[in-house]
Amino acid sequence: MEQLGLGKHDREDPAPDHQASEVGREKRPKPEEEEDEPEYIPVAKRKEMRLQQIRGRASGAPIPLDEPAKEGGVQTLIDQHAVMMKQKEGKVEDVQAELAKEDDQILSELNDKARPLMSVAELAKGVRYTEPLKTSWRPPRWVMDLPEDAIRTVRNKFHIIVEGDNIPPPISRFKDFKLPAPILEVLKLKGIKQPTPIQMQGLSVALSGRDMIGVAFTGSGKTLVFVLPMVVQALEEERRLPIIQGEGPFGLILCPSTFDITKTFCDALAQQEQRQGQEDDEAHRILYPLGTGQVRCLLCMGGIQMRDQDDVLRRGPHIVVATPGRLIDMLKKRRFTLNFCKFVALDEADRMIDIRFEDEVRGIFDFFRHQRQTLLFSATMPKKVQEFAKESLVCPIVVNVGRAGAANLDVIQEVEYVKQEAKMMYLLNCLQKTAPPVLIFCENKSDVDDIHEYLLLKGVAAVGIHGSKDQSEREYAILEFKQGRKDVLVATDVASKGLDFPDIHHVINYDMPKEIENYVHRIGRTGRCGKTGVATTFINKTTPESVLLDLKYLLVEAKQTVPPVLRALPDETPGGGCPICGGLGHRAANCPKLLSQTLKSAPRREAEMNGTDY
Ligand SMILES: Nc1ncnc2c1ncn2[C@@H]1O[C@H](COP(=O)(O)OP(=O)(O)OP(=O)(O)O)[C@@H](O)[C@H]1O
Repeated sequence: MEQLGLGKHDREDPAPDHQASEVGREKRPKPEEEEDEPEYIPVAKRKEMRLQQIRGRASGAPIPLDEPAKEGGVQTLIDQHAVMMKQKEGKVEDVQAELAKEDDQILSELNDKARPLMSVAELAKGVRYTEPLKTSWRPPRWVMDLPEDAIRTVRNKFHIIVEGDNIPPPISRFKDFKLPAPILEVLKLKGIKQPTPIQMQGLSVALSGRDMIGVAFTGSGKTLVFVLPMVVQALEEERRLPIIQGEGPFGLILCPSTFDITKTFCDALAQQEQRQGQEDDEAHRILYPLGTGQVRCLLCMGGIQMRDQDDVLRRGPHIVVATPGRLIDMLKKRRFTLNFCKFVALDEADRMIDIRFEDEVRGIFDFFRHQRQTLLFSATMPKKVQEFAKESLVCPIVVNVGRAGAANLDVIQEVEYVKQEAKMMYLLNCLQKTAPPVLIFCENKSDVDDIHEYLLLKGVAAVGIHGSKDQSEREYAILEFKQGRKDVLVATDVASKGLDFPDIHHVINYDMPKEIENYVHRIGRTGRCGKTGVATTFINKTTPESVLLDLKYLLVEAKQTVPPVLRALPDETPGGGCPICGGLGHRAANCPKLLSQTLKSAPRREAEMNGTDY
């Protein structure tokens, strides 16, 4: 394998501090002159206090906002004592049950606040759809005739877990999904021969018209599970009654990175149509007297010139692939409507529908006029968030391949303790691990700039993206990296969201993200569809202990090497994982995601109450 071309003089080797045993616990002695001043409460401590308040609310105990936090995982000393006694008596299950109850309380409080995926009108009128939408698709007869045992064997073999009523069987060959020939050709051209487990089960569920929650690890092929049924159903609709100006879309995908693949399938169908037209295929015209058989696809995202897509807008798009913000903007301007939209797919759905339930996503559902088939996908959708999502769907089927939030097993995860000041130089060593392309993630924009500059100085072909770069800089960087002219892309999470980079060999986390879900999504940029990738994560004493615990248990679950610094952390796995973010190292009451949401929404709630802008 080709290595990055770094000169010998560049290979400084600041040894990472493997010896460090304490993570983030260093205390500065208090200078004497400060003694009479009011005690400074560090941000971490303040956050902890805030969490305790949330916990207090969840357990029903009214705690004033300025009351200091109580230590430990229970509310009062009496409770604490009771738990300790039970532990002493060996009633660990009781303690676990109590903690699980606490998780449930917090979650139900959150779910009460969240609004389901329905329009205001539907909610106001109490509209509840009870029957799934009908499609003409059926599994082949021989598949339908398979005994339950045979179906169960297939699911077991591929670790597919399903929940719901009347679940269609999994299908293990693309040709048995009765897909149009041009679609099968595209799959073949892309080297996609056999469906992955999520595709085997998910495609038959989605093609049958059923609402679905699909959870499978990053890179497992979820995209085709919503793109193929959407294209096929749009084609069928078009052939029955063509979409004309002012109509459409038929389907909506909230995930802009899937535009290219969706368009590839649409173009393949259009080309076949053209061929058939040229051959003056009489039989074809008799079969489909009305439809053109063309499926048009529109991309709506920031920075995209709608002028370039005028033709599609004028003729009516069948499928819109969008980011929520830009979509709302287009809907408000009435460039198109969702009056005919029957199909909606949300990728990374948990981020859109849980406590983070962004106003924009909720707003989109207000534009629907009819029942639609809803497909929700994610690599990280904890069980309890799935429960909430299910309430918004019609007789949904949940398809799980592996634990929600689990890391992709094709990624070799390496975690290294590197002192803050040594990180930049140590990057060069890390870049030697694999051939390019390499993706470096940072939490801060300034780090992106610093690393970018440093790598350029060291002769590494690197580009950088973050939220403060303008559109043309961003586009240039992405294109250079995608086309292989640059070896390294340095990015923040936000800037890289929704971008699809095939064949990344190595993901480097310059810092550990605050939420373990982000970590799972970041490292999931490599190791895609069966190929092995490497992920290196830098940690040090600035990394919060709670996320280190999540990381530790994630590594254990994925059978990866756990470095000594993580092994030294307390060994008390809290059971099935946090119901809010899926992290294995903490419970709901200590969830960093819950904390960041609470802190984020506090000013908004205050602004709403005061009637001021947020
Ligand atoms: N059945 C298949 N066989 C081989 N390759 C496939 C198959 N299905 C998809 N792929 C390829 O695998 C890669 C990952 O697929 P995809 O983007 O759908 O994963 P994903 O589960 O959506 O990941 P993420 O959660 O990160 O978005 C893509 O490059 C895709 O072309």
